[in-house]
Amino acid sequence: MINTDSFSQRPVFISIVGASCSGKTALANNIAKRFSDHQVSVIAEDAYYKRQDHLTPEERVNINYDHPNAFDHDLLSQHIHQLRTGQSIASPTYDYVTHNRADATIPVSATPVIIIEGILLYHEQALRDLFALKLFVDTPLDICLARRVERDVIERGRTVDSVLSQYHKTVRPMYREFIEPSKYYADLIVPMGGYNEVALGVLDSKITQLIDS
Ligand SMILES: Nc1ncnc2c1ncn2[C@@H]1O[C@H](COP(=O)(O)OP(=O)(O)O)[C@@H](O)[C@H]1O
Ligand SMILES: Nc1ccn([C@@H]2O[C@H](COP(=O)(O)O)[C@@H](O)[C@H]2O)c(=O)n1
Repeated sequence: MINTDSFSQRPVFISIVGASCSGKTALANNIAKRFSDHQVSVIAEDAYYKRQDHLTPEERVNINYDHPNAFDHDLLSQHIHQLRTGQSIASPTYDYVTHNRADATIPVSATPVIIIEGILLYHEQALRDLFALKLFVDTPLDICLARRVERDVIERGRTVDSVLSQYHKTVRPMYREFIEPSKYYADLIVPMGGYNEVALGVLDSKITQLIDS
């Protein structure tokens, strides 16, 4: 448990990277649940996909969303710097159905711990260097794909054919080219993701130690 009464330091930034559907969001939320309300905030890198207002819906479907160029990492870095200095941010939100940034924003305040989860957070050194603890969720790709088919059809308005076609065209190749090699930069590798109780216990202690240091 974090003692927020004595909290006057900068937030501790923790990153979680891994394949799509490896369990990054589940891990972030399960870490947050082990602390009290208002102690941990979770930000999704997906919220920082670039705006695509200038493209038609058909053109947006064909973007490579697993390439580093798809993200507005400058805005994400700017927001991290604002949070470091105690300022709140208005985090963007993303609409996977229209393949574009949504109009709504979510206020995020400078809580003691801020977790940022996403597929390509370790691509640029400048961004990597902002994290005090870098995690990588290592889940077999066949499990990730099975989860992704289910999730994208139910939650993201896709057909099974479109999920599989995108998987072969960009998701898997970009994982091999950019995401898997970035495991090298992680401080800790979490096998199987968000429901790994042993890993959650270890992370709980490490995060508490980071806050107290
Ligand atoms: N350990 C797990 N066992 C079973 N299903 C899981 C597990 N971890 C995540 N999921 C499910 O897989 C899907 C993707 O998980 P999520 O944490 O959102 O992945 P990511 O953020 O890496 O894309 C969700 O439907 C989630 O409920
Ligand atoms: N319009 C979009 C934007 C992104 N994606 C896919 O999302 C994946 C990353 O999010 P996770 O929650 O799964 O980590 C990424 O693999 C993109 O392909 C999309 O399908 N459509």
